[in-house]
Amino acid sequence: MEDTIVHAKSPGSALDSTSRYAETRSPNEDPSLPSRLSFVHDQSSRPITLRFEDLAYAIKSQSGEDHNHSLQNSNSNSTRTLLNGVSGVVRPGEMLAMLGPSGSGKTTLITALAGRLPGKILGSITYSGQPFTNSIKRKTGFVAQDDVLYPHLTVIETLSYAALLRLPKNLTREEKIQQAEIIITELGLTTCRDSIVGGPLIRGVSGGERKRVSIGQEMLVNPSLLLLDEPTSGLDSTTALRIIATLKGLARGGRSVVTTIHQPSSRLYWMFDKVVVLSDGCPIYSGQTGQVMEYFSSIGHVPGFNFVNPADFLLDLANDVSPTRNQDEHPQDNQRRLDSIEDRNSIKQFLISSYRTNLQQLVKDDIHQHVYDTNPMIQETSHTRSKIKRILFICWLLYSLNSP
Ligand SMILES: Nc1ncnc2c1ncn2[C@@H]1O[C@H](COP(=O)(O)OP(=O)(O)OP(=O)(O)O)[C@@H](O)[C@H]1O
Repeated sequence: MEDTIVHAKSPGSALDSTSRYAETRSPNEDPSLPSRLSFVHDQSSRPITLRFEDLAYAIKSQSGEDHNHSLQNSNSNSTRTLLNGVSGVVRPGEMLAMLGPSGSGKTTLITALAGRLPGKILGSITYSGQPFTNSIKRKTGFVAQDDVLYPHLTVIETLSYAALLRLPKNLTREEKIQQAEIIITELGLTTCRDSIVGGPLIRGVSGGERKRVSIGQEMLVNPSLLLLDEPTSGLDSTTALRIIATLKGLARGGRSVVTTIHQPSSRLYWMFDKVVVLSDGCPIYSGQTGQVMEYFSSIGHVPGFNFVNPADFLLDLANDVSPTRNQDEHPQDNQRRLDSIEDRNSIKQFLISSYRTNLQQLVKDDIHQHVYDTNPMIQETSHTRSKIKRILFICWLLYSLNSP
């Protein structure tokens, strides 16, 4: 098990809006995982800032559905709320993880952000200030949990056809196929390069390999916004780390990356810049990954151990289980406390209301802050351009004043 040391910081400072967005890079970032994709370190020329605010989504539920979920059925007996008051922002250069227990609404949220959720979504989702349009769709890559691939094509055929169909016309056929080959190496698909992809009725590559082919298809087109539902499920930890490192490379090149993720190791967790934690469709945290422990300790939830994977800690909390343990408490008493439905519901209610009281407004302030709309390198370029413009204007003014 990979663990990381939790450095307790002063309670309350997580709520300080000026410090919240200070750079908090992972202590475990692994620069030894370089990417060979030719575009990975290129700048995205069309950066997208994704903002979502107060998202709420409900579906009509069948009568007789589980009514123990009081939160989910709070509106009426015939509707079920899948998302409630979810907000966040992902800027170019950032990678955001959505964490939460199974059924907490991660897929619903990422599908909404990809513009593919049917029905009415309350709240707002904007892409650099614009609504979802065909142009945004072209700049967005979406890897669904259940991917659709042609079962009879081999891995190299699938990626080569995708490259030939989707890469720009200014690349030659050979260059496009070379990109497909690079993707195969990058995603560790060399051994199954010539195997058929397969499907429910035809045996083909493994589930994890299929997932990597789907990711590769979207990576090929170099999207400005990349949304992935469970890109690491079914993968061993080294492959998972490699995929997330590749996604991080894409983000660092000025793209915005959002992914749902199940049970990441602490090493994976620290590779993300931001995290949204959902419990029954409600956020209990949205913000920088590096400030999670600080925030929860400020509201009285400190892990019972000195060494803890923050993702495990968050999933325990989102599952209504407080991993907080009194030093003197007997393990059996602790288990009894965790099993108590009353305690568990009150933990969930407390975390949801704490988010609303302490974090919601800060998240909204961050959403409406426009200073980080482009990545630093792009900002630098535009600063240089405006400086040149100013100098030219002064030269022109001096010339006009001096000319007869
Ligand atoms: N169309 C639908 N009809 C009925 N229930 C739905 C529908 N879509 C989602 N749900 C329910 O909404 C809840 C959230 O689903 P969602 O797939 O978003 O969860 P998740 O966090 O992605 O779960 P997992 O990690 O298991 O994939 C689940 O309880 C699911 O059963």
